[in-house]
Amino acid sequence: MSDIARPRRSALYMPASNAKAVEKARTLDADVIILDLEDAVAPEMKVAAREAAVAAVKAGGFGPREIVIRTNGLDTPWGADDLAAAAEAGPDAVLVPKVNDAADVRAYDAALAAAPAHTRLWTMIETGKAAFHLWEIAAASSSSRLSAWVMGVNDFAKEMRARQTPDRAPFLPLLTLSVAAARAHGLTILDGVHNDIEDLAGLEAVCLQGVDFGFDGKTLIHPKHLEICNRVFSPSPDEIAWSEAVIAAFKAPENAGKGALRVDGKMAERLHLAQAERLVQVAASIAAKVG
Ligand SMILES: CC(C)(COP(=O)(O)OP(=O)(O)OC[C@H]1O[C@@H](n2cnc3c(N)ncnc32)[C@H](O)[C@@H]1OP(=O)(O)O)[C@@H](O)C(=O)NCCC(=O)NCCSC(=O)C[C@H](O)C(=O)O
Ligand SMILES: [Mg+2]
Repeated sequence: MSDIARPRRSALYMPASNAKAVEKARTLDADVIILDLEDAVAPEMKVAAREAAVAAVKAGGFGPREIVIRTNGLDTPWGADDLAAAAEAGPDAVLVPKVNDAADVRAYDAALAAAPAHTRLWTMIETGKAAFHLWEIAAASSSSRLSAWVMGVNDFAKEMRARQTPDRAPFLPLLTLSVAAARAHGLTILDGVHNDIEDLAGLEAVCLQGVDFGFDGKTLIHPKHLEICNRVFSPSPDEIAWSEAVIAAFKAPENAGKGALRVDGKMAERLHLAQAERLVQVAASIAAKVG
């Protein structure tokens, strides 16, 4: 499966120290599992969580789910050992927190030098400094393992002293600019978590908002959020039908050499063709996963 068509609708965090949750993850309908060593793990559990994350990656059994280890920062007592252990375990990706600039990306990339080639670097975007270095952080992907960003709205809100309002108004500029910078450099980008476990209507609204922004998917903190998130971030039957019609229209001999067409009453240009091809690929990847 090409990386661009890989479904990353839902990425479920869990404390790596929670053996029951990690076991459960092997059966949950999440596209990505994030074994957390950072904020979800108390200081006295950090070493045990690291060992559990490494053991889980080595044991496998996660099927099609991508496995990601989120480490502590290199500026903490645990970061360097977390990164060394994660590099040795070789998950699909290592997610690192509180990256501020391109120098941070280079430092984390260097810390993963011994990791297998398939292990990618993902970074959290969650600091005020990062907000002013989005372009250079994304550009660092050309000379590093960096392939995805994850929004950390909780940490950003904490730094800003902002309120997490239902419409997420305080974060809209950061979310828009982050998607723009990520897209410009071909990165996957996942939205932040919805903290209210029981507020499924609010979750659905922010998932829809995330789709509108262009996020590939959303990070989650509870299995209850998986169904809504997967549904909202999947291409809808209408979108698939429109995309197939656009692809067919551009293939038709009578449209050879044309740049703009009328498809089902709407204009379709070659830029829509590219979008349609990607959407159909994502839909096929999701169908293959379910089937
Ligand atoms: C938030 C929780 C602590 C709530 O836990 P709890 O009240 O115990 O949950 P439930 O009783 O409802 O659990 C029901 C069953 O589901 C399993 N479960 C719960 N959560 C998870 C999970 N995340 N992954 C897998 N399985 C989960 C329970 O084990 C129960 O199973 P069973 O007994 O068999 O029925 C808890 O949900 C939790 O720890 N969530 C993850 C917290 C986390 O990882 N936080 C860090 C990431 S968020 C963040 O830092 C974002 C970013 O950095 C930012 O700045 O924004
Ligand atoms: Mg955070």
